[in-house]
Amino acid sequence: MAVQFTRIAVKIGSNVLARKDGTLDVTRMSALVDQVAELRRAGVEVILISSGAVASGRSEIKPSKKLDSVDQRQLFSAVGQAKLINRYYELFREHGIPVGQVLTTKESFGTRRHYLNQRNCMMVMLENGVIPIVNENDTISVTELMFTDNDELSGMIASMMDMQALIILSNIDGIYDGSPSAPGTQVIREVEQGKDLSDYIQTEKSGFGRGGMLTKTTIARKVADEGITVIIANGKKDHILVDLLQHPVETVCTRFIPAEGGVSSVKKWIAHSGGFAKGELHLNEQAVNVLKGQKAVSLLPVGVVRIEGEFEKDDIVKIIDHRGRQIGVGRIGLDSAEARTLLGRHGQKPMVHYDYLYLD
Ligand SMILES: Nc1ncnc2c1ncn2[C@@H]1O[C@H](COP(=O)(O)OP(=O)(O)O)[C@@H](O)[C@H]1O
Ligand SMILES: N[C@@H](CCC(=O)OP(=O)(O)O)C(=O)O
Repeated sequence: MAVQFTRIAVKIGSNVLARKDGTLDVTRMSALVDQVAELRRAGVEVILISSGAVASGRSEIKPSKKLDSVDQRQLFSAVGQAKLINRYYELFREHGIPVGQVLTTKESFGTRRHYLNQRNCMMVMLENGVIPIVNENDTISVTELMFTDNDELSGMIASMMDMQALIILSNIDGIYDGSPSAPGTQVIREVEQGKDLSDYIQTEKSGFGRGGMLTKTTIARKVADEGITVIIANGKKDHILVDLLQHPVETVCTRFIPAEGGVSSVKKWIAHSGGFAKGELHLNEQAVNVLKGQKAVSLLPVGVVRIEGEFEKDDIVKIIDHRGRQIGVGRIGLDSAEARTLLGRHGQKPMVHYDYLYLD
């Protein structure tokens, strides 16, 4: 079988795996596993990011008293994740393919050391023919430190593992150019770089999902800007995964065109680290214009007018423009005390070196 990619991350959304009544759709799961196995036989390396823990636990447990949303998530996911991974294990075993569970939290992407540790774990799994099945560790993730949803997690994994493509499977054929249920609306087949889709996205979410189409779009854009093709497609359609790779033109989906050239691995990490920023660098207009220009430049103290927060050398900081909007993130080359002494000064070493600067 001739396929378009040989290294892919596949995100399977809650809605793909849950039936209308919230129970786990094992038939759908089995069909997806068969396709992943087929791709593996064709030489494609696959990482799965699978939701469905909460959905599958919900149908197993009837709590004796009313639980708040955190308790519910912790209880259902603890039970549901065990059930989910057990199903995957059994289904892949029929194909002779070993799988491994990777449960992670947003904090585990916070430092470069943790990030590389996770990366190494999945590298060694792939090298040994094991398919990583990743999910958020919902039992210990608390609200403020959670991924927006598994779309965000899948973007971070695809980026961290240098995948060629991220396929986000949901319960819809792609992004529609209006409300998906309105007559005459169509799936947007290709999204070029820089195209704004916010007018098309409705805030409604499907039954069991967490983030909705807006997070999918934001993540897809960011990941495509790193040189990775992102595809949003309908995981409930038979043979969808194989079709996407074998018949990319004919198969209905939304495809985000990747930036050419890609970016370095450190930059990819920085790009997804905004949530861990310890401080802010506020720039003057001239510095903003220089950074946004065609040439790759480092951020010098002369363009920084104000510093917020306390940080150490090598921490992540937000880059804020002269209008107060965040325009990127970077890894700072000095601590906040030293940085404050250099504010606005000419002829100093960069605060953020170009290699560690990521602009939105
Ligand atoms: N323009 C749009 N095109 C497609 N889907 C949209 C659009 N706007 C909102 N949606 C909604 O986004 C839902 C998919 O997101 P989500 O509920 O998070 O799914 P998942 O659980 O697969 O991540 C769709 O079922 C649809 O209701
Ligand atoms: N970690 C959760 C997934 C929650 C979630 O964000 O799901 P999705 O809407 O599919 O992105 C679970 O397994 O239930």
